[in-house]
Amino acid sequence: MIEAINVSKHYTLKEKKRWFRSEKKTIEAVKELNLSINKGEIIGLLGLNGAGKTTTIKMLSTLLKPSSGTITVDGVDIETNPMEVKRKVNMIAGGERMLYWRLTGYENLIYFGKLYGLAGDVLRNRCQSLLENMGLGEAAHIPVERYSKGMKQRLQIARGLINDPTYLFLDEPTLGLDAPVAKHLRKSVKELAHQQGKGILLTSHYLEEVEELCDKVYIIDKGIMVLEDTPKNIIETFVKEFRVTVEVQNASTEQIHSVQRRIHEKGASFVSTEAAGGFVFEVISPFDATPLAASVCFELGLDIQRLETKKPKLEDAIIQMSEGLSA
Ligand SMILES: Nc1ncnc2c1ncn2[C@@H]1O[C@H](COP(=O)(O)OP(=O)(O)OP(=O)(O)O)[C@@H](O)[C@H]1O
Repeated sequence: MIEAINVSKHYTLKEKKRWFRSEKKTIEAVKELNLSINKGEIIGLLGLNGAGKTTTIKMLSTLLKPSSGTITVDGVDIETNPMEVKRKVNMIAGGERMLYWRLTGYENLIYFGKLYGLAGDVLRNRCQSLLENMGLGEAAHIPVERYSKGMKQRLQIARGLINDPTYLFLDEPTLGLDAPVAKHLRKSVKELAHQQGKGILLTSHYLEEVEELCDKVYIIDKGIMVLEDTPKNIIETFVKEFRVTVEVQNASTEQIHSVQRRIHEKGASFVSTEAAGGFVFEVISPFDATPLAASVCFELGLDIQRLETKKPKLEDAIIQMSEGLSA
């Protein structure tokens, strides 16, 4: 397990003032953060721009020293034994950073593997099998500058796996990728956690991705942890509005009035819109009104053409939550 206890990070900047004078300014990027990542688990780290996500990932992956607090990886303190920790962690960033474009995919992996002390047949075999697993077997000896975005991102994953880390940090892994490539990448992330037992920490601005992948989500705001829960619980806590759309055919005005009255009686709102050849209405309620809408139509003998429930999403919950934070 990776465990961060009361971890803070501040940056000190020199700000230029008039007449060649400068003043020191301290930015508290992360304040007394507590979090844990278990093996086999995918954790999401969310927050607005500047919330402190990258700083957190850099500290957890030994790239940055915390100003205070402790971080342990499987019980090993990252400050007292950074080399042992480095062997167990790796980071994959979205976009096209962290690769050498003039080198081939294979040469890139050989280079990064050597940084982890790998050599000889072990290194060569690992590079080859990672390239094949990522579907880059045939492109192994082509310079990276000729790779597509998706291929570069797959090579980034191979690079992040070169030391066979127990824990992986993914910073915006699907940034700028086409939908099918991003989908393939999400599948790989799930396999890494759920089949290979790696602990994964993920940051992403795509909340659908976070909802699909993450077992648990941490939300930070201005460096402070404000929430830790499963996506499902976050949605249930913050989304208090369900919407069901129903389309019926051959409904009389009287029948529609009856539907409206019954829906109001149950504490839900009713919004109607005329549609060509039918009648469409929306039920808005603090509970899932799908069974209510269906049973009311059924009792009144209405012919349902369409019944759609808008499932509340993590995105809706985060919007509700951030409105509360800024209020
Ligand atoms: N090297 C640095 N020197 C000074 N301040 C920094 C440095 N890196 C980050 N900061 C500041 O620390 C705060 C947190 O930044 P950080 O990059 O960790 O946030 P983030 O949540 O990753 O943001 P984004 O989503 O925009 O990448 C911001 O106010 C940022 O300006």
